[in-house]
Amino acid sequence: MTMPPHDVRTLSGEEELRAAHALFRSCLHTPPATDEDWPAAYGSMDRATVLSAFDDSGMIGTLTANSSVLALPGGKVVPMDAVSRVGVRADRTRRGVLSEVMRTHLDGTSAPIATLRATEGAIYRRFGYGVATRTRTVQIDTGRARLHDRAPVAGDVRLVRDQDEVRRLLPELLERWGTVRPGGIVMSAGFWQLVLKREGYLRLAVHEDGVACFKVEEDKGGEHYSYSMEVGALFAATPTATATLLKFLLGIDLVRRVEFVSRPLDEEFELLLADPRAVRTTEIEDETWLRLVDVPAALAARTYGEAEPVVIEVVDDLLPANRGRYLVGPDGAERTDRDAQLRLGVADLGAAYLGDRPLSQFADAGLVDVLDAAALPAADRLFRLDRAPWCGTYF
Ligand SMILES: CC(=O)SCCNC(=O)CCNC(=O)[C@H](O)C(C)(C)COP(=O)(O)OP(=O)(O)OC[C@H]1O[C@@H](n2cnc3c(N)ncnc32)[C@H](O)[C@@H]1OP(=O)(O)O
Repeated sequence: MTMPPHDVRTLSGEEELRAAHALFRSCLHTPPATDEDWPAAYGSMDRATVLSAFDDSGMIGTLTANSSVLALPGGKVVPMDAVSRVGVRADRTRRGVLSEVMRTHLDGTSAPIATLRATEGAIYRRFGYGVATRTRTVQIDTGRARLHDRAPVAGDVRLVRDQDEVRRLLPELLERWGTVRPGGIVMSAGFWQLVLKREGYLRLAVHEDGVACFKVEEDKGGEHYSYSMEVGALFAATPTATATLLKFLLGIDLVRRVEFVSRPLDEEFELLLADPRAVRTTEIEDETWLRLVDVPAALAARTYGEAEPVVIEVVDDLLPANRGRYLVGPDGAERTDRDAQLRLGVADLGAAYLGDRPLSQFADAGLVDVLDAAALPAADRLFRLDRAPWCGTYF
């Protein structure tokens, strides 16, 4: 890899971190953090490495890599960089600054996988990121929403409203249940304190196998005492926890509408209600963009379904060490000299890695070279999951 023409380096010290934070915010057309807000923003960097690019005029681009973990198919949890706060000063865009910062990050990280949330869909594919999980946002009209009689409701739900207790419990509970599905991650306690400061009065509904975090606001211009609820997080380790938390949230008085933000695509809400049309999907979005930084390590870390092994050739323009052929089968994945049966780019392998879509869909879209037709259905069975992968944490 060639050396960048700009000085790109890891920042140290609070002053530099504050400058990078302000630069990123200006890229999102937001003023710098005030003195009152800064401590929480600084605290959210408790597991972060911040890279910035400089030229004669000072700091011109920045990227934050939060040291996190990612849950994989099969249950293993591996180190992962949650990349955020990416921005290039508006008078220095489209000159390769982001490309340099990205390369520096990918060259320097020890995490086998990086993920991010994209502001725009056209930016990150060139750096080897593909869409690996998707979400839907749903609204439920509480007037119509009643769980049917056989819904698996059991166990108590405890409402936590004391804000000190919320601050103490939230990171701990999300660490426990945030990785229930492949695609789940764990963010630091400092990150959650920033979220809590930003979001205001949040409450928790805690079941023995799950948690929901929600806020309620009065409807503007509506009838008196009419409220809407936003459920920003709901993690449940069992179907019973999902049903019980759902019943609790839908039953809170004076709330006319509940919005569940960024849910898994295959969640069973419609099946739990007597009237499935009480659930309205308002948005389906890409969620996790995933980059396999160390392809051999990442392929070896997840498990696979039952099928004939297949040989996949990986194309990676940015990280040549990843290039080559891999034998992927029920027993795992490793490099091989055998002839390739399927060939694809690292961004599409990243997109298929957690099982969000079968490889045959990528082939249908012209994104996989199928050199041996029998390998495609086998690859679908190998990469397939019973449940949609999902993260549920916006960082
Ligand atoms: C994970 C997150 O934090 S997401 C937040 C991302 N940040 C933002 O959206 C803030 C506003 N935007 C920005 O700060 C900048 O425009 C960035 C960071 C998106 C891009 O930075 P730049 O330094 O301009 O990118 P760079 O010059 O390296 O571009 C590399 C390539 O990507 C393309 N590209 C960059 N940004 C975009 C975009 N928004 N849309 C389409 N193409 C883009 C460039 O045209 C270039 O293409 P080429 O290699 O074919 O010439």
